[in-house]
Amino acid sequence: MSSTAEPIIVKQVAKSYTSGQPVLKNISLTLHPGEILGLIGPSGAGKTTLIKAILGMEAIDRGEIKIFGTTMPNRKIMARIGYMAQSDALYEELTARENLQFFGQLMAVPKNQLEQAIQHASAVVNLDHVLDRRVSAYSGGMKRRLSVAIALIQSPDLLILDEPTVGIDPELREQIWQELEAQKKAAKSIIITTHVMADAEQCDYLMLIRNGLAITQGTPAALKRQFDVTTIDDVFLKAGRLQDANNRVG
Ligand SMILES: Nc1ncnc2c1ncn2[C@@H]1O[C@H](COP(=O)(O)OP(=O)(O)OP(=O)(O)O)[C@@H](O)[C@H]1O
Repeated sequence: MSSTAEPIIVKQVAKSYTSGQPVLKNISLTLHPGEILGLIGPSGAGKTTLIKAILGMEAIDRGEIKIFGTTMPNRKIMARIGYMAQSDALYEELTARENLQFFGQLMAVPKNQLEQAIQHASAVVNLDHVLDRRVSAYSGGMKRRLSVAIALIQSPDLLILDEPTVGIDPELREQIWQELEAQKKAAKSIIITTHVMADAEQCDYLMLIRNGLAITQGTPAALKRQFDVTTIDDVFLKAGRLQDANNRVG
């Protein structure tokens, strides 16, 4: 049954955009229930493309992607996913509350639970006191936080967050992480992309993507041990140098 299947299985996925170079070369990953998986890598590495491929928003050239056992794209499965894109998809002329109401209804949150869901999601990102302000008057960071709240609104089984902590101050970042931990405890599964190394440290499992390839993966602790370094930044630097050296040899 799909409800018991792994939240995400990606097998040997490759993709090129029409014009050019392959963006994803041969990516495989599995997200287990109750796990927080972090995708890290330099700008242009292919993280967002992978996220969009997982969601069925970008066609792949090769490989297989399943969410809860179902090949994407699939509308029914989308209802179980809270997705936060890299660029905010908000209605600027509406208030934050109206945005949350709109997306809550779109995600079929039961009417009698919607107000409570809005309260909870907006409190997580500290916007509960400015819900009736128009989004056009929000700062960039506030818009990011509202996007996080929208992804949380239907209490999804799977959260897919593309750079959720960009422009968010450390205190609030901690608050968002507390919510992610709470979601995880409730057996929800989460995949995030991030450039913030503090985020990477808090993930259960990391995949480092560079030039469309997963150059290394493992738990943060195992990766630091493997590369004999103390930070994920250094893991990344060492793994990158290794990839370059291998390419020169090859
Ligand atoms: N729609 C598109 N058409 C053509 N090329 C694209 C398209 N979207 C992304 N690319 C290219 O694919 C590559 C990977 O982009 P992607 O957005 O997946 O990287 P990323 O790892 O998410 O980067 P960032 O951390 O900056 O968000 C880049 O070279 C980018 O220019």
